[in-house]
Amino acid sequence: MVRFENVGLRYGMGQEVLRDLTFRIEPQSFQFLTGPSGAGKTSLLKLLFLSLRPTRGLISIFGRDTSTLDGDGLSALRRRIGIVFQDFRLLDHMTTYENVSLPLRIMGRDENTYRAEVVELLQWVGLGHRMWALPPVLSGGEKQRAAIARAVIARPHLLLADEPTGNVDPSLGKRLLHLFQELNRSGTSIVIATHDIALMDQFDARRLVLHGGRLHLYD
Ligand SMILES: Nc1ncnc2c1ncn2[C@@H]1O[C@H](COP(=O)(O)OP(=O)(O)OP(=O)(O)O)[C@@H](O)[C@H]1O
Repeated sequence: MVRFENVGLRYGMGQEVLRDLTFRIEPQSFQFLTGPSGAGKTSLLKLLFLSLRPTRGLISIFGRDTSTLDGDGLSALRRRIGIVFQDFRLLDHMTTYENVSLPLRIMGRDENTYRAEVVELLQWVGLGHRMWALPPVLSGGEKQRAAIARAVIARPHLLLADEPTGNVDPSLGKRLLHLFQELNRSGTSIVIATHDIALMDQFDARRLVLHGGRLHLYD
């Protein structure tokens, strides 16, 4: 589903921050991506989301060599990927409900077909009472839950999450992990970048560990 072959990434003229990455992400798999601060976790997620191009090597996603794709091709692949950014990236002029509905609207679905689904998910992540609030008045943890709900609402083929439990208490972190596991059981491949050892210890999943620009795999 995702294949990296000898991928390298450098920013500008600097040293390579990612070196010789060769690995696969299988359909319906679950993996944690971890490593010290600055090891390149966010950079790797950006390569997976196709918002950064590698400096060298091959990246194939959903069977397509990404180096050959034009803008429309990249957008089409991206629509099959859900992402939770570390800084959330909610749209400030839209309510929580509208932010979470956005992927379904972009897919052209009629609101009557998804309203109940969005409300149910918002209630499940504990945002039922914040549905009509705008992001600027949400707390960090509320924004994070809204960003997670938006990333999972369209049941993407691949879900990428950058520190998705960084702003929530441990019991909510556990619930969110269950949400990711449920999504995984229904067919989504999951990559969660995290420093949170307690979170990783709750679930025996594959670990991708970045260190010194290189990736070590623990299956
Ligand atoms: N836009 C950029 N321009 C130049 N260097 C960058 C850029 N983004 C990241 N870097 C550098 O690339 C390296 C990897 O950064 P990255 O944010 O991917 O690490 P990380 O593992 O996600 O860190 P953290 O856990 O602290 O979020 C760091 O040395 C960082 O300074």
